[in-house]
Amino acid sequence: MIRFEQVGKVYPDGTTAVDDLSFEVAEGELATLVGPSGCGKTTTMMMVNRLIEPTSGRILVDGEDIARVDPVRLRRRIGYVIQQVGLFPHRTVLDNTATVPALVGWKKAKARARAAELLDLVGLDPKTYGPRYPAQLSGGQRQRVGVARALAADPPVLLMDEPFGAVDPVVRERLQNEFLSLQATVRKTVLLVTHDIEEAVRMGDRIAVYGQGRIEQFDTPAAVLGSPATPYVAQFVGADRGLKRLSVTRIEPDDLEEPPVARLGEPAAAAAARLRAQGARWAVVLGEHGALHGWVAADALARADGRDTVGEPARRMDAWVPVGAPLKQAFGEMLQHDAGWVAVLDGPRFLGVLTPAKLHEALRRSVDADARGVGRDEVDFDSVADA
Ligand SMILES: Nc1ncnc2c1ncn2[C@@H]1O[C@H](COP(=O)(O)OP(=O)(O)OP(=O)(O)O)[C@@H](O)[C@H]1O
Repeated sequence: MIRFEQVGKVYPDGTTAVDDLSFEVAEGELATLVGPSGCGKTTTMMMVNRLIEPTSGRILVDGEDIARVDPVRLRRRIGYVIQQVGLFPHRTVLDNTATVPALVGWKKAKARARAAELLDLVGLDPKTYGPRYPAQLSGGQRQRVGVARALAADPPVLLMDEPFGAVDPVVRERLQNEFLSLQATVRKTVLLVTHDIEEAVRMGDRIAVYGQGRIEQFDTPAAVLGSPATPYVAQFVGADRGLKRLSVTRIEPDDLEEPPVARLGEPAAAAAARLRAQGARWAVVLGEHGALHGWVAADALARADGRDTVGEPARRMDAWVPVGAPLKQAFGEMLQHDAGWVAVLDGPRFLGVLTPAKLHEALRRSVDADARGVGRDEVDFDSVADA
């Protein structure tokens, strides 16, 4: 856990970088610090590993006042990922990753084994990439090595300063997603600095929105988007925060419609009769083990030859998302496949479908669930419906 108690930093030239900061990041929580250039995010972060010393207040890590901890020892408990990555150019990727374990006195073989494990975890095959030098990697791969290196000694705390800043938007989104699934397993206490509100919203369990040298709001992404605490925050998160909410609202089983289902191998006539009885115009078609195959229209089933199975008139459908995915992903799938619905799966199991109407409802649910209650008129639903 990281706790700031009335922390201030005035640089020797008189610049007040941060003033009276008090907030707490819980164990296993990922907090993003977001704000415009020069607002004090990096200063905040670098005070945690004592690369910068505060001029007032104190910072506790796991209940311990870090001013009393030897900075070198402190830094070994805190992973640090920066935009330029800072890999040693003349060391292999494997040795770069093993740096901290080696520093804290692990035997070479153990440090390397751990490094290989970490490279694997961040999606780099240690056999292929371990022996390479940093210059022989892409920007995104270097960034992953940076994350692997920071995690290698299994520090409870991770500081990340614009960790995905140096790569193009597509790679960036992939790295963000990879990091999130990694974080779901390793559950570090993370402070992540970014100037990008989209990134802050996507990554953070909570977001600290910085004004000049102070935090204007520290809350969940849904609350920051739904009820900005100050006009400054409202302006910073942008007028399209209704749309941004799509990224933070997750699909729940209750959001789904359960359309009629037909099995790939069942006789078309039987399925046609069932749909007719239900007054349904189409059905989702499931293949082996309940896996999504596609859909079939009721009239296509009715026209099918007596010997046909559902498979003959069925059409393929690839628009699906896992349950728990953000609404934005479902919306993206609908647009990409030009579909009126997306299937929602739990592992391979078909749960139901999300339609635009249900998507809209889910968005309202998220607004209603907002602890502090948000006026509906504050969220621009029309821009969602029109988009
Ligand atoms: N060594 C220093 N001496 C004097 N002022 C400094 C020093 N380092 C930073 N500052 C100032 O402190 C303020 C906060 O800087 P900081 O780097 O923490 O901001 P930031 O939010 O991380 O900005 P950016 O997003 O541009 O990196 C800025 O006004 C900056 O100019």
